Amino acid sequence: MTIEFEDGFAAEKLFNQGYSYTYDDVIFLPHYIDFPTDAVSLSTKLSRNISLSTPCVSSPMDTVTESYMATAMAALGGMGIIHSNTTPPEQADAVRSVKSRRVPILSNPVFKSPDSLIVDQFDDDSLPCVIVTESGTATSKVLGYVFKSDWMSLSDKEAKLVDYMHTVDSKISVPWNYDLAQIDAYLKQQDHDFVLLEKEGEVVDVITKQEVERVKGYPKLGKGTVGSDGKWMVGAAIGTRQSDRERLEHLVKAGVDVVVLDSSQGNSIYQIEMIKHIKQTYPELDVIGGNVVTMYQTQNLIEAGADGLRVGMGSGSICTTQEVCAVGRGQATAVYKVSSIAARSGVPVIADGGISNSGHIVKALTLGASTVMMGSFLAGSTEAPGAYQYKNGYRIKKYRGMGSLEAMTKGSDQRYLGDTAKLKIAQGVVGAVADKGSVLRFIPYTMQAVKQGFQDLGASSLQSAHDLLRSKTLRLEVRTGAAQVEGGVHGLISYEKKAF
Ligand SMILES: NC(=O)C1=CN([C@@H]2O[C@H](COP(=O)(O)OP(=O)(O)OC[C@H]3O[C@@H](n4cnc5c(N)ncnc54)[C@H](O)[C@@H]3O)[C@@H](O)[C@H]2O)C=CC1
Ligand SMILES: O=c1[nH]c(=O)c2[nH+]cn([C@@H]3O[C@H](COP(=O)(O)O)[C@@H](O)[C@H]3O)c2[nH]1
Ligand SMILES: [K+]
Repeated sequence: MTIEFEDGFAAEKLFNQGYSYTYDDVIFLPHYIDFPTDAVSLSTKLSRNISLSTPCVSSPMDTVTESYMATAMAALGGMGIIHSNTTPPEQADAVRSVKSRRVPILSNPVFKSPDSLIVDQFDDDSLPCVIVTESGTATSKVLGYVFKSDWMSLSDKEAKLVDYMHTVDSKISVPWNYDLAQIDAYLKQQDHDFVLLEKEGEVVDVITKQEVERVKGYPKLGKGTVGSDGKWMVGAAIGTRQSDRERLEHLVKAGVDVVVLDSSQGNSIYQIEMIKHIKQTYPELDVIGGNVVTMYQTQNLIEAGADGLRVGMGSGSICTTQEVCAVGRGQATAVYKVSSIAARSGVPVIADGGISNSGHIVKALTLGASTVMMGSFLAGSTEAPGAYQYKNGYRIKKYRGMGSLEAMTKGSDQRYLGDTAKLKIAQGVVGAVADKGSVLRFIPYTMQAVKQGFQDLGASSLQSAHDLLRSKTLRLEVRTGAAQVEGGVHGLISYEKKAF
């Protein structure tokens, strides 16, 4: 006997009532489980031609994604988008750096000639050692090395490197594309403390035993996001100015796999012309347009040729766009609306901004997105740019909006060069986030939590979640203020929140 009843709302009905809902406003009703958590696959598409095994993308912000973050995201099966708040050659170098290794470790070694002195260079916390080569560049013969500890214990800081460096008498390099297991085996076999990664006669990086041990302690990595060239895939952000066409040339030469047109309001004549230019000049290159939050914006960018779309206006943790400009949309509504149109053309959607827990990721992916893009969620990690600082007893990293006055002023005034006569208005803030450790550790745990959410919904893949959404099998409700309080921890005098 089948009983006819109606419980909860279909997304189509819920999101057509004139409210702008964000992730916390809505809740899914659980469905039926007939598979284990491990049967859930989160593999997905970033854009028409790029597949990922993990639906995570790091945001093109100068406190989130440079080469270190991008290598880690690729190693996790996601993707990093290198920010454009640098000169075009610097941004292209960051792309090359990602493509010149197959381990999520990056020590950015400094090269010196035998006659040089190191004055204070080791003050920078991130520099573990200096490599001494014949000419002092990465492309000449390696003669020796000096560790930070060697230099720190030196009484005469004016001594030449040649006088106290460790000389290299045997080969201490491996090919650039060795993976972690191969490097580990080599270090053990040779009993070395470190090894150089070498590519076409150039030292690309120094990998220490300590770093290999650190990464081995994290959840096991899969194959990662590797392109047909056998290299890690990486994206880069560009703008829509004339000068960005030149920037794009640098990036394409460096081997960039996808470009993201980085704008708060993507539905503009500038972006449409840029998409057309890219599709005409580099037909093989995927281009992601955005940001968009409405069906109309979506339709325009898809017609122009976008291979993927980035969704979110004002939803980011550092964003003030909705306050300053009075435009934007609640992120849950935006993701649902944009995805429902984009799906008709098979264009994948990136839910960008507003992610602060695994539940938000489940909501974004179930409401139609194919990936999530994160800023604040990643900015406190080991792999984010910048050094840790201490503030009020917390270990923190700086995190700032790309539309903050500080970010706009930093070098990247190019974006606004033509507008020097105009008054500059910030649409973002400068802040800080807490230390979260390595993304190599917390992203796998976060993805496990997302898989549990999918299991509760009865969805074993992103496609099946989207099918449940569109067939109206997936039911939702809006949470009242009290329901949101109830859904969180409440009624305790104190507690510690530890997810894994
Ligand atoms: N997702 C979000 O809610 C927001 C994100 N942001 C971030 O801040 C950064 C800056 O964003 P936007 O200010 O939107 O950058 P944008 O480069 O799109 O726009 C800056 C200004 O330049 C103008 N412009 C762009 N191309 C032009 C061309 N070819 N000719 C003449 N004028 C042109 C735009 O109309 C706008 O007035 C980006 O990284 C963006 O992701 C900023 C605000 C909101
Ligand atoms: O209004 C804004 N002013 C800004 O200065 C700004 N900078 C970044 N973004 C956007 O925020 C996203 C990251 O958001 P989360 O920290 O919430 O992940 C990013 O991915 C961007 O879409 C900005 N939005
Ligand atoms: K905001």
